Amino acid sequence: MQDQTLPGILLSELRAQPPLVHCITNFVAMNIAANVLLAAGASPAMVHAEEEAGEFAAIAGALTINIGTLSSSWLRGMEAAALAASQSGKPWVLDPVAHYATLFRRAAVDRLLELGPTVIRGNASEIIALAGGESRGQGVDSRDEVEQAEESARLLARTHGATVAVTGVVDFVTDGERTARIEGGSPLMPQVTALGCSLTCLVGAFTAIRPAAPFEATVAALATFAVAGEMAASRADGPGSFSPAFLDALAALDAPLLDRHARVRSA
Ligand SMILES: Nc1ncnc2c1ncn2[C@@H]1O[C@H](COP(=O)(O)OP(=O)(O)O)[C@@H](O)[C@H]1O
Ligand SMILES: Cc1ncsc1CCOP(=O)(O)O
Ligand SMILES: [Mg+2]
Repeated sequence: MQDQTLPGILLSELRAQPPLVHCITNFVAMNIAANVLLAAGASPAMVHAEEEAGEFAAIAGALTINIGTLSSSWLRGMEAAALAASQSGKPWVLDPVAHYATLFRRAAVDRLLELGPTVIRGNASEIIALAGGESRGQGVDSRDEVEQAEESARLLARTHGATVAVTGVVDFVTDGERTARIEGGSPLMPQVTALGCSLTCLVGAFTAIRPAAPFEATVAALATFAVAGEMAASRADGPGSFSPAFLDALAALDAPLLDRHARVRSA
């Protein structure tokens, strides 16, 4: 029998003790991200009002913040939640959706970065721009390759003391020193909206399981997504049928399946 690997161990622990994950995500992602977390075995709560986001962050196992459909009031809720998470020692994950597109988004992300995210997860164009590089991103979609974002990811990780995940054909994760590449998934994934946002929420769920090991937790979340994506693609005819097949594959995934199919290369 094959030895259990960390992704499998973390998935088992998540299923045994479902973490409460506080997600401040966008209008597009709310439904699919909540379903992704439920299928994986976590307990999602989409709570963004500025009146309660700080209070809620303090009781959740982890927080995720995504600026996809931002407003001033939501930003105040995000800042209160990030502050509460930091003060209560909870991990939090930042998804800087299309932050390069407008001044408002750029300023919002600058403020959120000052609050010390535990993990930053974005596509290649977002990570390149976040490190000050020239990105070719178009709205929420990446037009750059993961390989082009690797140095930016390392720089960001070192500057902010965070784990940084760049997703795409082959995902890349770094904490500034260690790196990992995760293969798998499907070209159908970027054709379904808000799957990246959902992955950010799943990273939150895994960091709640291992708050002291965000690099390992992030790799486990990405490996889980990659294996479920590959399984779903083998059954789907296109993006429409991929979506439900992905939720089914995620729910059917267990530690032995994950250990057998995950393709993680560490360096
Ligand atoms: N061409 C691809 N082949 C395989 N997996 C992909 C591909 N493009 C994206 N993914 C996967 O889709 C998920 C979302 O990533 P991505 O599309 O980069 O995020 P975003 O939706 O934020 O732009 C990740 O799990 C990533 O590995
Ligand atoms: C289409 C869209 N518009 C604003 S947020 C959003 C969803 C983006 O989702 P993802 O980053 O996962 O592709
Ligand atoms: Mg995205």
